[in-house]
Amino acid sequence: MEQEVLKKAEVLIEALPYIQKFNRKIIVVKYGGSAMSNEELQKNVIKDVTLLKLVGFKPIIVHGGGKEISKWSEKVGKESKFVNGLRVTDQETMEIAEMVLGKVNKRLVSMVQELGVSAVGVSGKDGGMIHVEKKYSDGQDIGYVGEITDVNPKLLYDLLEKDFLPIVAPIGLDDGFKTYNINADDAACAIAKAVGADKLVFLTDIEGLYIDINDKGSFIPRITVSDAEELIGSGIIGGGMLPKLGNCTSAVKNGVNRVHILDGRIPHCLLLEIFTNEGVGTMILRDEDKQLVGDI
Ligand SMILES: Nc1ncnc2c1ncn2[C@@H]1O[C@H](COP(=O)(O)OP(=O)(O)O)[C@@H](O)[C@H]1O
Ligand SMILES: CC(=O)N[C@@H](CCC(=O)OP(=O)(O)O)C(=O)O
Repeated sequence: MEQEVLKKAEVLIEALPYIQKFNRKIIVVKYGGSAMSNEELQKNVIKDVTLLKLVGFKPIIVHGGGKEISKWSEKVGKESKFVNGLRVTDQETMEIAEMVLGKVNKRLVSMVQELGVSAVGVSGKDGGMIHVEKKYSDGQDIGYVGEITDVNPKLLYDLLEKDFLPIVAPIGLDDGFKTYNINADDAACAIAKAVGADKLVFLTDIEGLYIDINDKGSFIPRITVSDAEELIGSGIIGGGMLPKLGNCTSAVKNGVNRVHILDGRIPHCLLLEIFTNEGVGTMILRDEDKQLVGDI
């Protein structure tokens, strides 16, 4: 019994330098994909982010909800089509996506509120936050899919300053104030860069980055931007990991200190990454930080 209590104290002591280091620092958490599918996991993620807020960090959640958009599209008899991982978004699909992302956004707000922290749910339209232009995929017209051209962080700064936890849905406006659907990874990366986040964390459905996805021994716990870019160029990385890794390197090159790809299926992976010496998942860091030990 005494041993157990001591262990708990040790865990808290281990967390101390991390709490000090990240005090008042902005951490952007991209939450979506399969990591969002299960209610129990959702509760754990929200608990973790809320705890980060309560110990003095400034988290921002940027969420996806692609699976739910597909589910609701199917309910109205619309088949979901993707080109290079991006949803082909006609006018009707845009309306469905906006409704569904709004619903997901407010569900996350309720969950945070329930834990005693004040959250504000917005989309990239609010406060003129996310400005886009129409995106083409390999020259192909994919409808109302937005390429982010600019992020105005003022609303986020104001919310953080007033101690709210911002929760952002990946929707933006173009020059003509038309609504666009944005890949949530792109939105999280652009927001992390614009607010000068110290950390950007992608919660996904795999342990992290592998050189060869079929070889568990090829797991990469940490990688520099140059090495990651080499991997991207090599053509080994596939699926959704390819644009995700591109967003990771872009964030680090634009001032985000550390980017992490974590397995959102592992309960409390966020806490394990941030508060323990070992860390979990894959960390992407600047070339000059290659020799640094740990995450401090
Ligand atoms: N080398 C690789 N390492 C890790 N994951 C990879 C790799 N190559 C392809 N993938 C795929 O990328 C997926 C994660 O990207 P994605 O599906 O876009 O995530 P999410 O929807 O959670 O944002 C993994 O489930 C995996 O199947
Ligand atoms: C243009 C585009 O593809 N937008 C995405 C937005 C949601 C998203 O990215 O959700 P996940 O992170 O859960 O996949 C979509 O419509 O599915």
